[in-house]
Amino acid sequence: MIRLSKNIVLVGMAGTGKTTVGQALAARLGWDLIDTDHLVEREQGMPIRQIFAERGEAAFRTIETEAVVRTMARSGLVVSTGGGAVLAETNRQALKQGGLVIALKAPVEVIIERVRSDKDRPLFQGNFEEQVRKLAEQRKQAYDFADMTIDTTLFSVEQVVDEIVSRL
Ligand SMILES: Nc1ncnc2c1ncn2[C@@H]1O[C@H](COP(=O)(O)OP(=O)(O)O)[C@@H](O)[C@H]1O
Ligand SMILES: O=C(O)C1=C[C@@H](OP(=O)(O)O)[C@@H](O)[C@H](O)C1
Ligand SMILES: [Mg+2]
Repeated sequence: MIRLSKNIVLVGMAGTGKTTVGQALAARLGWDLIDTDHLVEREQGMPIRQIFAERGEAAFRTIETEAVVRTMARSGLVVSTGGGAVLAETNRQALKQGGLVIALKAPVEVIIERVRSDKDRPLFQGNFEEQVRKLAEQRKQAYDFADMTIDTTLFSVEQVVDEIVSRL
C-alpha cells in the first residue's frame, strides 16, 4: 500500500478519465481529492475555457503550474491533473517527487467518443475530431514519465479504480 507521505497522481490525455477516476479512487481510499483544473477554476472564479479565451493558454499554464506545485507539496491526496500539466518540466518534477504518477490511456477513437458531448474543453473547439487526433499525436510520449500506465479502454471507472488499488 502506498505510504501516506505521497500522493497518487493521475495524468493522461483529456478524456482518459482523470477527473472521474480520481473522484472514484478518492472515495474508495477515503482520501481527499484535488483536481487541479477544478482548483484553478475555483480560485480564478471562472471556467478554464474562459481563462483561455480572456487571458490565453500561456496564462493558464502559469496558473496551472502554481496550482500543481502547491498541491504536490501536500500529501495523502488523490490528484487529478489537467491533460497538459505534464508539458512543463517543473510540473513533471513536482509530480514525480510528490506522488506515485499513474498515466491513464485510451485509443484516440475512445477518447473522441468520451469527450464528444463535452463542449467545455477549450482545446477541442471547431473541428473537434481533427483536434483530438492532432493533440493525441503531439502528446503520444508526453505521459511516458509516469510510474505506471493503465489502458482504460475496456474498464469501467470502478474497474480502473480496482486496477489502481491492486497495483499500490
Ligand atoms: N473508464 C471509463 N469508461 C467509460 N467512460 C469513462 C471512463 N473514464 C471516464 N469516462 C468518461 O469519459 C469522460 C471524460 O472523463 P474525465 O474524467 O473528464 O476525463 P479527463 O479528466 O481525463 O479529461 C466523462 O464523461 C467520463 O464519465
Ligand atoms: O490537454 C490539455 O492541455 C488540457 C486538458 C484539460 O483537462 P482535462 O485533461 O481534465 O480535460 C484542461 O486542463 C485544459 O483544457 C487543457
Ligand atoms: Mg479532467
